[in-house]
Amino acid sequence: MVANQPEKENPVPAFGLAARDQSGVLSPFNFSRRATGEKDVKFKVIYCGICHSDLHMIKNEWGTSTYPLVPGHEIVGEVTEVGSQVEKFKVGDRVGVGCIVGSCRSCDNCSNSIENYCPKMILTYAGTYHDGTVTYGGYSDVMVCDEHFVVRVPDALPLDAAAPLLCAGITLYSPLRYYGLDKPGIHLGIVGLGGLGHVGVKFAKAMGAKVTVISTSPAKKQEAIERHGADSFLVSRDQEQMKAAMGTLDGIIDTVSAVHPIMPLIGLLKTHGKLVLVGAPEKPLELPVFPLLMGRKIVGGSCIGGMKETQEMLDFAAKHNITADIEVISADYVNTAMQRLEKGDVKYRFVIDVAKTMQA
Ligand SMILES: NC(=O)c1ccc[n+]([C@@H]2O[C@H](COP(=O)([O-])OP(=O)(O)OC[C@H]3O[C@@H](n4cnc5c(N)ncnc54)[C@H](O)[C@@H]3O)[C@@H](O)[C@H]2O)c1
Ligand SMILES: [Zn+2]
Repeated sequence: MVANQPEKENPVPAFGLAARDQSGVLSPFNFSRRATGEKDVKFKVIYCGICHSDLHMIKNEWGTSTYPLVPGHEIVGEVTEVGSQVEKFKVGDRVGVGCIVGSCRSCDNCSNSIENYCPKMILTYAGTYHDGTVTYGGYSDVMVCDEHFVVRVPDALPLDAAAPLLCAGITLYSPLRYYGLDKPGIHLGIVGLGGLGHVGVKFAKAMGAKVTVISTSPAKKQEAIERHGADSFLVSRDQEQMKAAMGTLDGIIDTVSAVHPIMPLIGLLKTHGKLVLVGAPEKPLELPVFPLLMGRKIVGGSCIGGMKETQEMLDFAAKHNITADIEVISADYVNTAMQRLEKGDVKYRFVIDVAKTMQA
């Protein structure tokens, strides 16, 4: 087998930050990207958000990482070149790429615009592209991507605060729609007020839901209500509060990144209530069956969204003025940012200023 030579396997020089092993420490990395193909869009990366999945992945917490690993799937930038067959984009356009850069384009899921559930879906990083090369993410200066997996960032959205919508935004928007939790009058719970959770509150409010944030940190109450627009707040460790709220929610979206009990959450649901898991803890959760039977309740999951829905989400965000609350950082701060993210010390998403600070 030919040794993997990231710097030489493709013609376009690229520079980014890579983890080399499961210590997860990110360091400068020279690699390369393919030449712009007929259907490809090449763009200069301007900002990239830091998702908790990046943290799981640099440390190989899900057991699927390959190294060197360039994370980043909340990527926004400006188009610098398009292939001869590209129809949707031109040089200068503001674009984004999220968690996927490829799929088979012919299975039932792809035909139904849910490429995110295609068995051959190709992740933006630590995946294997059609040509056999490793995919590298957006903690890097340049991206080349098939136009089908590129979305347009509406002019009304600032690029930096829109970047997290490419993953966090669609991950909350899609289950709200699919599980019918997008209707006025719905009472929705959102568990975990982190990167995903805080944009979830904004989308759900814009759809007309009544939103209760459920969190372990009482300190987040004021911000949840005053800054993000939640209607109420429950401290999940407070037995009295949780008991008083039993049977009040139509649905819950659980964004928690670590193992936690779901029994108390199921108790908060009304009859026929739905608990949707989007957080991805590294170990399985315990599933109590009786509380589900008693009330015909549902536990489901959801993973990002398809390309059509991702564009729809961005257009919805532009219309309703929804962006993430961000802390913009320079590339050399990224290891500190990861440590802070691990402790939940971020309001509410780190975004790397790639254009200004990622230099070879
Ligand atoms: N399903 C998907 O498509 C999808 C997409 C993106 C991210 N994710 C996953 O969702 C999770 C959240 O991502 P994020 O970027 O919002 O992370 P984040 O770190 O910004 O937020 C996670 C939230 O969970 C809380 N939390 C952590 N441990 C907890 C515990 N033991 N009990 C209660 N609360 C706890 C934190 O305080 C924080 O508010 C991660 O596991 C990530 O990998 C899934
Ligand atoms: Zn993500």
